[in-house]
Amino acid sequence: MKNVAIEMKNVSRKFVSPTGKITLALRDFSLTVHEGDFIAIVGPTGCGKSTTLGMITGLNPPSSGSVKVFGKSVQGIDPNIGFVFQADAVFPWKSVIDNVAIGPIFRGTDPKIAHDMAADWIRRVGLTGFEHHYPHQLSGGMRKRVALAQTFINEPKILLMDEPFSALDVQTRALMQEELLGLWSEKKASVIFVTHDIEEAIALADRVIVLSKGPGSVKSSYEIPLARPRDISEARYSDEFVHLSKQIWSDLKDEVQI
Ligand SMILES: Nc1ncnc2c1ncn2[C@@H]1O[C@H](COP(=O)(O)OP(=O)(O)OP(=O)(O)O)[C@@H](O)[C@H]1O
Repeated sequence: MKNVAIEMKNVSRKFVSPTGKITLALRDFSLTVHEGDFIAIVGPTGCGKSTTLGMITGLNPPSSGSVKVFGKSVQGIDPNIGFVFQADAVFPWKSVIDNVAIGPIFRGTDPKIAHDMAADWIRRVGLTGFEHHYPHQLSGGMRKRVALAQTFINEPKILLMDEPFSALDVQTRALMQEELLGLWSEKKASVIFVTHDIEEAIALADRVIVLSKGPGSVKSSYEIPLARPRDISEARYSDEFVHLSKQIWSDLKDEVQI
């Protein structure tokens, strides 16, 4: 049995606005993620998906319930956790290689070694030749590759991804999904991937969690039995994939109806 990486038990999260308005973002939310699991979370807008990730990072403590990472209550930022968000988190004034090397340098690695490590990760994400370009000289997909290299170089044990590919065009997005699975399969971090796209969730994950509309709680959970390593472009057209998409959409559509 694999070890538990993330455990959220009966978590609720309330926000109070400056005018005193109370929003209950999550209610009685429980989730267990084992080492090496790839979990996708889908749910209607405002149901608490980003709030969930924020609680795992320690940026956003729960109002009640418990959040544990590798068996310990979350207290502050954990260096085992990497993030990739929708917006590019690259530094515009730094070159690609300096952006990718920043994590190891920050942790005290000799800059020469950090740059060698960065060059290797730049090769792995297919950006060799662009080491000395700046982010504004790259396409959206290339910037996302820089963000992946910048995250994977730190070898996070947990990877939290909040709609990381949603700003990309359909083709680049499909390529990035394949690349993410390739990178993930080497080290098998535990991943929580938030998306609005049901097909993206099924294509990537071992398990897809559907959240109810806010205050969010787990509405349903689907094991994804597609084989690994996964050829997403093939798997998308299988009967199994289409059947799962229909089931998950039928759950989700009740939550998004206005
Ligand atoms: N800092 C905050 N202060 C007040 N309310 C907040 C705060 N952060 C989130 N909320 C509220 O909590 C609820 C959940 O927000 P959250 O961003 O987690 O949803 P989400 O599912 O990620 O949404 P989306 O899919 O639109 O990104 C929303 O009603 C939001 O307005």
